Amino acid sequence: MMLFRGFKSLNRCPSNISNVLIGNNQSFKRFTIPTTKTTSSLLSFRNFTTNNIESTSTNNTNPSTTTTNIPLSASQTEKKPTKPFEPIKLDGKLLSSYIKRSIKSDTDDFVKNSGITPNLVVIYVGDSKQIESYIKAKRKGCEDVGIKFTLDRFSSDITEEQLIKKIRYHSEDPSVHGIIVQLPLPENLNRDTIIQSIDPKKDVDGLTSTNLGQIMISKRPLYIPCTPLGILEILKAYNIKVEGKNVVVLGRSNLVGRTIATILSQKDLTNPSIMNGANVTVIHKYSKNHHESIGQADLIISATGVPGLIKKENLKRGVILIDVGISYKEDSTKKSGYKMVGDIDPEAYSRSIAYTPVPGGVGPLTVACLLRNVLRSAILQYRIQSARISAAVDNKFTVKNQNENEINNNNNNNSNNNNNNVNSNRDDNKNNNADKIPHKKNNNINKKSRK
Ligand SMILES: Nc1nc2c(c(=O)[nH]1)N[C@@H](CN(C=O)c1ccc(C(=O)N[C@@H](CCC(=O)O)C(=O)O)cc1)CN2
Repeated sequence: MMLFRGFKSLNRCPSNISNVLIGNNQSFKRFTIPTTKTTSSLLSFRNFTTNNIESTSTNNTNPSTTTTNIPLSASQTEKKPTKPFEPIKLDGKLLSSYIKRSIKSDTDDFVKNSGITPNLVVIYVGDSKQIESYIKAKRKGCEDVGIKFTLDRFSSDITEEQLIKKIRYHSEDPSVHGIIVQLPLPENLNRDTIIQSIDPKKDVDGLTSTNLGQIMISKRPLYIPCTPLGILEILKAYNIKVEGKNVVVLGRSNLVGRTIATILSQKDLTNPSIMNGANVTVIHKYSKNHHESIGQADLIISATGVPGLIKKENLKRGVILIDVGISYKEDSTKKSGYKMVGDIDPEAYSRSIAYTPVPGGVGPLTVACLLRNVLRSAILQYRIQSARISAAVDNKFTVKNQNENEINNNNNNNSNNNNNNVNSNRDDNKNNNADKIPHKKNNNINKKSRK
């Protein structure tokens, strides 16, 4: 079962694309995130202090950076024009295109070697333009990387039982590798009951209790939910370390808030190069004194869907802003008549050292991470299938050896009764294998792995 050991997407998650982005020089030639001189130093979050911003800011009022006891020459005293500090845009769109490139290459290899095309089934209930735009983004992502996309759509009058039956059907279908229930669901349907009916092995949104439960106990689940995974990708790509930092998470959904808060406060679940161990505060609608926590935050992750919730005035200078909120505002200048906005007022960016925009921030990474999870699932299921075949073949050999021994014994004993039974077992095994071996390549794999 060595075949897919080398897959980046499966073995290192979040992807090693981000290693490439910040990694060795050769790799930079292939994937270059537009880093300015400021970027490389600023992104060392560990060393960053408020002074970094103030010393480069035109509004510098910090006396420690302007006074000196040493007499200066005229040229030295001449005020150098200082550029206003520009926060860094954490470019999720660009990063997702790198990640998708890597997924495409891995998917191509997988299809070539296995003859299987990964297949994602999206369960969609209802009729909402906004939700359809998410689905469109996922369909496009699948097309870009060579993953099959299947939409199973239902009207809002479907019952929970009917939906669960459908999901169970897809869970049992070997040609389906990933199943997601597009959220939000209509209010009459219980989201958790429905999601629980997905086979955890195909739960590429990582929302079943099996997968989320692993995160709770600091274990790596089969699938990490896509938006938290996307956030980890950003942190990793831009070398943002959170150990010991004050992280404020707004929102406590399984989809984003609770999950990212759990991950960042724990010891690393995904890759030793991301340092977790943050001091995480989760804020929700019943929280009190949240202004205080927000004002002390080094990193804010906002996932509330309340447009413009985070304002400039509340923020510490040098904060990093990750915006997961999606809302729509009317905008007559847009062809669609509306524009997408996040939880963070764009005016707040000027207080930050780095921020994710909306659109073009976390959203595209949610899709890229979903694609990676689907490929991961296809590879996992292929491995399970191959292991079963391998075990069946091994079993057949064992039976054959037993059989031969028994024939010898029986010949010695002049008895044929047991021999007939064993022969019938052998025939059963042969038929099983004929059903399960999907193509010639698998036979080769199995022979190799037996050696
Ligand atoms: N079952 C799930 N439902 C939902 C999830 C999820 O991860 N699983 N997340 C969100 C919505 N979502 C995916 O479903 C999603 C959000 C945003 C984007 C995206 O690409 N946004 C782009 C803009 C796209 C556009 O212009 O319309 C961006 O932010 O730049 C994709 C998917 C809730 N539901």
